[in-house]
Amino acid sequence: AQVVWGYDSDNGPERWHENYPLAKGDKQSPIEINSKDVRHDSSLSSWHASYDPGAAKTILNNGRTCRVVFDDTFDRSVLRGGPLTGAYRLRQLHLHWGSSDDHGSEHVIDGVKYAAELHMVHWNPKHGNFAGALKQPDGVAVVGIFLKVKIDNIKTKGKEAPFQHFDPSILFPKSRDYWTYHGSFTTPPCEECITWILLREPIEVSADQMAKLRSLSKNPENEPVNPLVDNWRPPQPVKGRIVRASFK
Ligand SMILES: N=Nc1ccc(S(N)(=O)=O)cc1
Ligand SMILES: [Zn+2]
Repeated sequence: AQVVWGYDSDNGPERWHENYPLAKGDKQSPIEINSKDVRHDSSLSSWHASYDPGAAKTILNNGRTCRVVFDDTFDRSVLRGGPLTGAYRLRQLHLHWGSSDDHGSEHVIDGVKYAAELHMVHWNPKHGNFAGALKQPDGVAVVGIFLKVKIDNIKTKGKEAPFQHFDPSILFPKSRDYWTYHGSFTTPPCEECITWILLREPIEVSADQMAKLRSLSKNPENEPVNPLVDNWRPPQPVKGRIVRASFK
């Protein structure tokens, strides 16, 4: 029987290519980014997100990540500008994280691994639907946001925000500075259809918030808890690709 892909030794990133040949492609993600190798491109404009909080639908644990799904049946929550041509529709956001705060992100910046990496996945409606967009080099745009753990985890009095009115742009850091390069899904089938927009400034989360992520289980509720941690793919070969920076 085909072993479903995952992040364990028997079904992890080193073996994905056995069932998903694209995983050994020339434009795979994530990658290591070294500031000395990136090229500032002054022609890169700023990106803009206009998200409708009413588009947020559900949050789910699919055993591999925690995902929030949005209504993408029309141009309701869109990302435009930056390296993109046209408006890309927000479809879902999810995260990758580690078993401890010193690792968990997929992209690695100047040798730094962050505790987690949040991906906001958008697709280009000129390709009809998401499945069609996966087959196009300009089909998908993912905004990657790094998460670092606030050292002093002094808990501030948190307000309970109603979930259904969730505007994901609250997750954006102050700075719009970003790196961009062409790559792939970081999970099988690893299609090479993604324009990556990686925000330079990480956002801060508390130790409690990280603990909540690490408390998710890979297993359904009637099975023993199997902590959902370390759901990240290691960096892949850059193979001569240029990473551009929107900032000097
Ligand atoms: N719909 N499937 C996927 C969407 C985004 C990613 S990622 N991790 O590259 O943003 C992977 C799979
Ligand atoms: Zn992801």
